Amino acid sequence: MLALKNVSQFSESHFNDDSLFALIAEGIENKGYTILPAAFPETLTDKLFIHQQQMEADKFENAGIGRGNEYLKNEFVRTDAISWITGETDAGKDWLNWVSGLQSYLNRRLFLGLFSFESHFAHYSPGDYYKRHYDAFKGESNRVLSLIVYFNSHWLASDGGELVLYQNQYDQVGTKVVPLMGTIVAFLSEEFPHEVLSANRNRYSIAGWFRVNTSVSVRVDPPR
Ligand SMILES: O=C(O)CCC(=O)C(=O)O
Ligand SMILES: [Fe+2]
Repeated sequence: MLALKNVSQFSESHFNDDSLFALIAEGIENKGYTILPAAFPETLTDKLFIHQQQMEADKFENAGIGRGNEYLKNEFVRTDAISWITGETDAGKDWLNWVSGLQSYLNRRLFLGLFSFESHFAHYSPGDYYKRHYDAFKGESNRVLSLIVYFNSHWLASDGGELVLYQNQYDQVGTKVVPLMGTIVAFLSEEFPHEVLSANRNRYSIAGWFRVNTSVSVRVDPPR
């Protein structure tokens, strides 16, 4: 991480939360997505990394597509293991606090009407993948913004495991994101198909989604 910070203009020392939130907002406003290497606050990165490493294997459940009644294990689409973040742990609380700051900022700046947030730790073992998909479908979901942070130090190009973010349904090339420690990715959930390529080492991350409140969809949700 130190080596990376030396070559990055986004090291934590250069901005506080608000300037980081501003960068995220700017990308979303201009392009619909933002990719910021080594941007996530360092103390929080360390805390979440340590927490994820310490979680016992039995806290993980096999990842499924959808939740509740729709909860299905589908190895054809994804093979990672996930653990939902409930805010019961210190690290989880700190993460949700940071997210809540981002949520207020985005609602103030972009009037996105973000209402709630759900997220999970994800662990892709060597060979795991998540095939090309959308996080939300137009008119079918209230997920509006996807947010991902990575916790992998010293990731090499030869390790694979990139997130590939496609511009639209026709894009077959995409933009590859290396899942390096502290990298933040956010994108409009309905706009960008994406996939996770298989890696040859363990790959750790948090993925989360902001939702709008569909029960009051006739008015703009108040910022929280
Ligand atoms: O881990 C990533 O890079 C993306 C994960 C993802 O697309 C998802 O969980 O929906
Ligand atoms: Fe996704």
